[in-house]
Amino acid sequence: MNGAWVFVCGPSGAGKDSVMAAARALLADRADIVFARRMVTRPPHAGSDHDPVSGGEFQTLLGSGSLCWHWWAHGFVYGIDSRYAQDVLSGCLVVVNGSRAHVSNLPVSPQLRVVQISASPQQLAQRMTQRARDSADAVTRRLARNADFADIAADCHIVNDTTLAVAARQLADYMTTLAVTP
Ligand SMILES: Nc1ncnc2c1ncn2[C@@H]1O[C@H](COP(=O)(O)OP(=O)(O)O)[C@@H](O)[C@H]1O
Ligand SMILES: O=P(O)(O)OC[C@H]1O[C@H](OP(=O)(O)OP(=O)(O)O)[C@H](O)[C@@H]1O
Repeated sequence: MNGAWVFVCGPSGAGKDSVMAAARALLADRADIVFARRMVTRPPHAGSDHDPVSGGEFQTLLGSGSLCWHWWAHGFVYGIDSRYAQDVLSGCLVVVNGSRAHVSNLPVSPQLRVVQISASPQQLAQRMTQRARDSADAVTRRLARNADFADIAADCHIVNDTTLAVAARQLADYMTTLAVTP
């Protein structure tokens, strides 16, 4: 198997973090499928699975070449530790909760796959409200931002509009299929 990055993208509230966590549990016996942690310049919150870093810490990480990917969105900076690039070189599939804007600007490559997770606008709004991480204004801005990404090119599209288990199975199946694709 050749290593690759799998960027999981989609609107806020679609269920990226939740689907990835559930798929990770389904794939717990697969050492060749790695779920990357994200560093974000945002305080910790129960509704977000990331490693918080300060703006200063982020600059230091960036300056020392410790990040293999980074992007800006929603007033934050997001980064992925360079050690995951080594996993890809070793033949692993590394799954990243990524940004639609960032992925749209990357060159097409067999080492890069995009999974889009979506849900209805009503579900997005309801889930973001229920998660209670972002202010009402921020939720409105995040919903409005979706108009910019109506048509992102994805290798796999998961509509997370029923149970989490269904969507997680779809992501796990996509990953296991990809792992055997030459
Ligand atoms: N299939 C689902 N059914 C019901 N609630 C869901 C489902 N998927 C995710 N959620 C909930 O929606 C909220 C947003 O999910 P999250 O994984 O944080 O989305 P994202 O990372 O895409 O912003 C969370 O409260 C999560 O528990
Ligand atoms: O360019 P976009 O596709 O809009 O995405 C920008 C960033 O926002 C999301 O993370 P974040 O944890 O801030 O939000 P989310 O979990 O609500 O999607 C997503 O994972 C990206 O890292």
